[in-house]
Amino acid sequence: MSNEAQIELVGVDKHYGQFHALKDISLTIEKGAFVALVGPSGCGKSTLLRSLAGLESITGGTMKIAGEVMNGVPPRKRDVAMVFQSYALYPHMRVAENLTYSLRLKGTPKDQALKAAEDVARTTGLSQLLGRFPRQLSGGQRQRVAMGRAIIRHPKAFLFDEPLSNLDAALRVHMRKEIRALHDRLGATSVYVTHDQVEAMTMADHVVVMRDGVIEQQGRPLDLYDKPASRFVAGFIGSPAMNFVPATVSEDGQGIVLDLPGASRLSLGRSLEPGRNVSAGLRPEHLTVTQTQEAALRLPVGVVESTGSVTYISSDTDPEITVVVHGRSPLSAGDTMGLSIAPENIHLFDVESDRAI
Ligand SMILES: Nc1ncnc2c1ncn2[C@@H]1O[C@H](COP(=O)(O)OP(=O)(O)OP(=O)(O)O)[C@@H](O)[C@H]1O
Repeated sequence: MSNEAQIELVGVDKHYGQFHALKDISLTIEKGAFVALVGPSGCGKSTLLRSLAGLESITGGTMKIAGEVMNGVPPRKRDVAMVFQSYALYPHMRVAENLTYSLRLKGTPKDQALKAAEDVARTTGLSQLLGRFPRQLSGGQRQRVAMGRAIIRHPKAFLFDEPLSNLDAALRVHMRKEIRALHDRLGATSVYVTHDQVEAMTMADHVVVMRDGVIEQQGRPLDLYDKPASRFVAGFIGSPAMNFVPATVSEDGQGIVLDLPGASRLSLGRSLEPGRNVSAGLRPEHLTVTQTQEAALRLPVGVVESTGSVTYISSDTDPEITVVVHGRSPLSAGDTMGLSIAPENIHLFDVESDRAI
């Protein structure tokens, strides 16, 4: 299909003057894949997306779309469609005209363009809104027009730059399902930039985590969650974020253990040299509140926050440890909570390199 494309980046560099925004990025995006680029503000994800669109020129490496080298090719000749956070609709044009604008620029006859707009409007749920101006639409409807405008061009790839950032939380959840369903229906390659790891995890087949202009780790969403390669990825993927506790590997009569602050001790269930200082990563959802006598960790309770369905309990310690409990908890500030964790759920990171051990 013409709207599927493999995207291939090899050793891509981008400098803004002295500033090195993308550092030796190599990435292959399979035909029809939905790939999310995530990372904290300033990590280079928008620069990478804009470079794919041709809105930024790269300063090194090779960028291919559908096997063709794109270095130096202007945006309009790349056959990719970008969907922006700001929607970028023409305010003085009705929805139908916004949708058909690119076709009319190409010289498509009016009746054909209108027919295409009606088809796309059906796909995106805009059929009743073709006669409205953007100011007469809700945020979600505007975002659908922006997507419709991309779809009508049958591009080789869709490039999304934080398209849901302007929407409220409930609409974001709804629209992310819609975008993913559209992607599945169209079978096109999609590259989706977001700083929201939940959005990335729920929408994408493949997640690329960026940091300071490099790819820190990439893989299937749950593989990143299960096997983060570094403390950075471990802290970025998963919500609430993983707890990190300084620890020392030790040995007791039973085997290898981790000594944590406050004379707490966890069985490790794997061999590691005693005496080594590490950072232990404990996910809030992997910690279980138990009877204090049996618990490996006993911590003073700081803050208890309940949403009804889950309760977040934070310890009054430094570093703070957060636990997620299903439903409600009888604990309150000042109590002592006992915690345990299965050895296989303990992540360990090197204190120097931050890499997973
Ligand atoms: N035109 C520019 N000139 C100089 N530096 C720039 C330019 N555009 C971006 N940068 C810098 O490049 C880095 C990467 O920017 P980029 O917009 O790609 O980040 P991002 O990961 O998308 O962040 P955000 O989530 O905040 O949009 C940032 O440090 C930014 O300040």
